[in-house]
Amino acid sequence: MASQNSTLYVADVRKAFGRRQVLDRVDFTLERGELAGIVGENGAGKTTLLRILAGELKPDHGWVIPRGRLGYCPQRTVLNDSLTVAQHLRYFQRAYQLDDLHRAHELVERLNFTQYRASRVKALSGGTRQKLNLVIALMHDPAVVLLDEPYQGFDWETYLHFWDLAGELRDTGRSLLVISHLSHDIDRLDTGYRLANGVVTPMPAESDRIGAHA
Ligand SMILES: Nc1ncnc2c1ncn2[C@@H]1O[C@H](COP(=O)(O)OP(=O)(O)OP(=O)(O)O)[C@@H](O)[C@H]1O
Repeated sequence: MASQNSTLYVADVRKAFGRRQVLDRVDFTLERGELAGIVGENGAGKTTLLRILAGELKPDHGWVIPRGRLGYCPQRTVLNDSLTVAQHLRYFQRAYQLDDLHRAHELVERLNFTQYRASRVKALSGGTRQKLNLVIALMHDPAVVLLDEPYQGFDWETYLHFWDLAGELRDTGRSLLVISHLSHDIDRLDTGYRLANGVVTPMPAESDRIGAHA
């Protein structure tokens, strides 16, 4: 059952696509100030699970109970090619009903793409699009952050900035769930889970951590 401190309670979540039972019985909780991650092979169901947690996809069965605002960074960027970075920020300012864009601009600086504020999305590189996708997930300071391979296309330095940022959010009491298929991300997490055969299980000891493809 959800503890006083839990910000996301997930119980007995199941999802099938046709005859393929992608999620069989998924249970876990995310605590306040926890940086958790889920790894799994391609096709294991990680994105399906995150879409359900974000409320984008309905499970066949089960409960997902978030406490506080959600931030969701989907694997595929949901951006409008003909709008600029600044226009996206203003659009989401209204959607999130934010008084100002202070936090958004701070994140843009942090991820080092201030110079693209006036650029249209269609002119951005994949990595810069992904940076914008991440800013949109974080600019309203959500209590629970769901991130689906959020650093795809990032160069190494930006990848490290991402993990610094994730650690800071955790240290200020936010809860984060990061989907990854990189086994070397596991050591950056407070809690690592593996999704396999439709079930989420805590990661075994370091010596047994094999199978997730780097
Ligand atoms: N909308 C859908 N309709 C039918 N099948 C789907 C749908 N979405 C996902 N699937 C199937 O569910 C399974 C899990 O897909 P999912 O994208 O969740 O895996 P994943 O672990 O995120 O994979 P990857 O690491 O490649 O991103 C796959 O077999 C996929 O083909």
